[in-house]
Amino acid sequence: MKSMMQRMVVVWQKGLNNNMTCRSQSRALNTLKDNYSCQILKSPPLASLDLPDVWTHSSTHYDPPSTQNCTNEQTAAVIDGKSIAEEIRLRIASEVSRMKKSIGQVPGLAVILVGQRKDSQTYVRNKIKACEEAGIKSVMTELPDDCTEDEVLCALSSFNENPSVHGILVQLPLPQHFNEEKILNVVSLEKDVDGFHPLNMGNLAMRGREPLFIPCTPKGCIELLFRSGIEIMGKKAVVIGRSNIVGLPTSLLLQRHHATVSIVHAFTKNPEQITCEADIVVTAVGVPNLVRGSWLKPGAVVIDVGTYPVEDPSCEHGYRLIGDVCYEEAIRVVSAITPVPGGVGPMTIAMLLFNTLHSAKRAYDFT
Ligand SMILES: Nc1nc2c(c(=O)[nH]1)N[C@@H](CN(C=O)c1ccc(C(=O)N[C@@H](CCC(=O)O)C(=O)O)cc1)CN2
Repeated sequence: MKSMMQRMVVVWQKGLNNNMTCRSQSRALNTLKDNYSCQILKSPPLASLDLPDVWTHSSTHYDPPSTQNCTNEQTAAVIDGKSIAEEIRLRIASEVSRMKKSIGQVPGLAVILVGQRKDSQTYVRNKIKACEEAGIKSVMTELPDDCTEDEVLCALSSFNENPSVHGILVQLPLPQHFNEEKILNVVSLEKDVDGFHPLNMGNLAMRGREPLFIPCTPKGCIELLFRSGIEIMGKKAVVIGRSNIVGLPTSLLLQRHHATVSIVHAFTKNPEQITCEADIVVTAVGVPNLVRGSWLKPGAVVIDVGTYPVEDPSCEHGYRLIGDVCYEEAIRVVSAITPVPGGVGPMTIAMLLFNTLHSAKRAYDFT
């Protein structure tokens, strides 16, 4: 696993020395977000975003490249995902309490954890604690590394049939011998709070379709942009990484929000040149400090999903997390950035609670 990561770093670094041309083309277009200010989330439902592709003169208007220079000062606002997530979780808790008072039911989340990965154990523990704090009931099935696929499928079927379970998730990654596709296909579409079922993902990809759930981390990224007052429509966005969990659905979601999206991955030639044209950069590869200050357009917005543990005896647990972005360089170039930790991570859990509440509301027809 580690040597694979090292190989990836080498592949990624190949592009570092290429020359680049920074260009910007941005359009300030109004979004629908103000209409949704009384909802838990500020981002609107996808169906309300569907617009016909009508090309007009202004669509083809060219803005000259930005002349803004880099300074040695911090220019970036830090997007505080931890406090935004806390605010969302409080609103979810109050909705759960309203639901309980009104119909005597609360949302239920079921988690399946296979194996002994320390990071997965931490994430699952945090998810269950967050459920507790919001008044959401949670159940967990823990299975050993060497369990069979049938055991996982059996746990899934029982949660699929349990009416008090409204959300089901299988913590990823699964141990190598599992067929992840086969397992995720079995999660009931109506309880797929991770949004990883191929039908939910397919509906996210298709115009005019509404997935029942949007994957938590991508949804968290969009919510951070909305709550920070950052326009998506008409912007150039670059998503670095194309994983099924983050990169791919984030690129689809940004597209649904009318950004012009490029995807940069390990085989992309000149990733720096492509990235430095972006108004919005979302990076999710887990390669520490991949994105240098020189990759970023002055004034861009950076959402750093990467988390990579590095040894640090001065930290409480002996390690600290660093992101995909070279933070010290980026804060001197960009207009806003998420920190690691405390940026996107806490939003992933807040969105999971949101999806679980949403699922329970749908199941009980509770508005
Ligand atoms: N079934 C799923 N598996 C995985 C998902 C997912 O959404 N569904 N995403 C990631 C892991 N993940 C949730 O499962 C997750 C990652 C990070 C955080 C988080 O809060 N990070 C904190 C730091 C926490 C720490 O100190 O370790 C932060 O960035 O501030 C929450 C959830 C892969 N698997």
